[in-house]
Amino acid sequence: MASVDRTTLASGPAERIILALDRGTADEALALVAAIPELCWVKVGLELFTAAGPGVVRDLRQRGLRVFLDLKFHDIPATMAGACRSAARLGAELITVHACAGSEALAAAQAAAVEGAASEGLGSPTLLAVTVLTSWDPDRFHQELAITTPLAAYATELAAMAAAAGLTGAVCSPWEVAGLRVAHPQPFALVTPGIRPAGSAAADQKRVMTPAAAVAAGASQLVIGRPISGATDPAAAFAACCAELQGAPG
Ligand SMILES: O=c1ccn([C@@H]2O[C@H](COP(=O)(O)O)[C@@H](O)[C@H]2O)c(=O)[nH]1
Repeated sequence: MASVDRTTLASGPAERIILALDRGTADEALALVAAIPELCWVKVGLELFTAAGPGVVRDLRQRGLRVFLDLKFHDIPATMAGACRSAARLGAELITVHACAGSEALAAAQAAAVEGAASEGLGSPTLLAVTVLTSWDPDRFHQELAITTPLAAYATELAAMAAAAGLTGAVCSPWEVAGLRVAHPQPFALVTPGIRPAGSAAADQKRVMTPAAAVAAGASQLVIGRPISGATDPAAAFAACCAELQGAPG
């Protein structure tokens, strides 16, 4: 196990970057985090959690990392509540739920997460309401989902509903973050995936921005995966993202 005190190493820009560990095995994920000692936050998503199970969250926490559990729960209220209670008991500090599940489910999830964390003597996690996935191209979003509300307005409505249900954060693309920040000042968390340093491939992401531009627009934290994890030198790629954020406001 890496004997690195990440709480003293990680400060400023490093705390704003959440590395997406989209890996097939726990060993691969742990090797990646070991290569980046300044790393503070990691995101465990569907791929890694399905392959490795909850033990990987405990392993990452044992290494001093803060965990964003991004399983994007979307179900009936009782199931959402149970899932969020379990996620909070694991020690995840950020947990995603789909805003589309509705206010009753979001409120139940929020209450259960607080209760689950308290039962383990942990601080309450922040539930993040996923608004509109960053992989949606606006035209396809309207055509395929038959939603006529402009995408940004739709995201605004979902975030407002989540906030009214008691959530204190949302996931949105960097394109919507400035508008959402007006409606939801700090400390409301606005976490943005769809981050692409200049010159990196967008791949399946459609609504993207550079790290500096996303923070300038109002993002509190950035999720970055492939531009770092797929780099020849992930530590250097992480350091370059941190350098880009040096001196950023907020
Ligand atoms: O709207 C969303 C919500 C979540 N994600 C997740 O973020 C990372 C992004 O990875 P990249 O490699 O930087 O594209 C990934 O784990 C997604 O599941 C998102 O992209 N968009």
